[in-house]
Amino acid sequence: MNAAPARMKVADDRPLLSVNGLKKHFAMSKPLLNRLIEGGETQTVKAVDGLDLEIPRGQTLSLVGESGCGKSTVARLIMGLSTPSAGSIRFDGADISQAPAGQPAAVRRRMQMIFQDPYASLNPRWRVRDIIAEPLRTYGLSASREEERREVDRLLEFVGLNSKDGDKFPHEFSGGQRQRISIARAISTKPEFLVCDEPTSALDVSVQAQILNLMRDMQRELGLTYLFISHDLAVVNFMSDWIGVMYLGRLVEVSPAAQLFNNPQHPYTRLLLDTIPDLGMSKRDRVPASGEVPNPINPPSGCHFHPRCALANDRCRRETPNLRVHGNGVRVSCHAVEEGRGDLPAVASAGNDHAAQAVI
Ligand SMILES: Nc1ncnc2c1ncn2[C@@H]1O[C@H](COP(=O)(O)OP(=O)(O)OP(=O)(O)O)[C@@H](O)[C@H]1O
Repeated sequence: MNAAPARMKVADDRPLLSVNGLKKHFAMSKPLLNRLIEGGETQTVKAVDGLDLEIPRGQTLSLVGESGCGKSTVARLIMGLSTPSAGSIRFDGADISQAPAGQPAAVRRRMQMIFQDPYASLNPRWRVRDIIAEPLRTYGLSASREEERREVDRLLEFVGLNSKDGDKFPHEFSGGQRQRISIARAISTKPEFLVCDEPTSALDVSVQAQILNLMRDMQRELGLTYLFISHDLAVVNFMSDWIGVMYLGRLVEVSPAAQLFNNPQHPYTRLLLDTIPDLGMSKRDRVPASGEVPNPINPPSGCHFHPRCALANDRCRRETPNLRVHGNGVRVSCHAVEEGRGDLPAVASAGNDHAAQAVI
């Protein structure tokens, strides 16, 4: 696979989606032992803790980061499946952060989601034709049953299936075919924006490539804008124009994709890139940070990444860094980078190799 191709030109240069100061805090009951030691009944998980990002029309922004950093929570907030604790989400200029969750509003028709597990997201008792037609019915998009039938046939063929497949049930298909059905359903309302949460991670590698190619072709043909979520940096490299790196509910780096792979800035981004398979041991030895993701209930002070960071000093332990413009469209939240002490020559020189390794 090659890196993401040039996108088609769009007339409107305002971002389709913009998120400002987005937070989602979950209150959870404390285990008995913690109640006895610390007092209090509840503790807070700051799943998303002040997120700012924009996605230009017709482009893809991917969120990456280790498990539990808040990627899926961001996706759910944007889709209105969960209400933010604070902050705003604007879609095509309109604030949608307080729209009632799960209700079909005009703007919701324009935003759809593709999930990781195509089997769980398809009703096993429904024929594929009804699964794909349901959003058309919800939004009253077909004038008659005949028109609906023609549209479902068209969608099935568009995603690489046969119109006869509409009469079958989900269990009669392979994983890749089921994901094609999910995609047909997602695009049935003619959305402009798709949130894709790990859409290929449950699929075999060969099938993954087919689905990613379909998604990229769809983007070009339909002018779609994507928020893409994946653990797999090779997949992210293939799909993205922009990449946002999350750590414990915050963005630590947002960058054009090629820039991120060739010249990663934040120490955590460099650590993530080092996880790309097949890097030689000599480069692994140069990793500037290590260790596990801390407990999100009690995150480290200052920069959340400081306990794992070779560049951390007192300021990093004390003061939360802000996402600052670093040049070339790159924004980084790191005191060391800001103070010009972020250079680790051995790691920086490994950047080009990372980009090469990430192409699958
Ligand atoms: N409904 C909830 N109640 C309490 N905590 C939650 C809830 N949903 C998510 N969390 C917590 O919020 C944090 C972020 O979770 P989230 O699923 O968004 O992370 P993620 O980056 O998508 O992880 P993964 O890659 O494993 O899906 C985690 O600590 C998770 O346990």
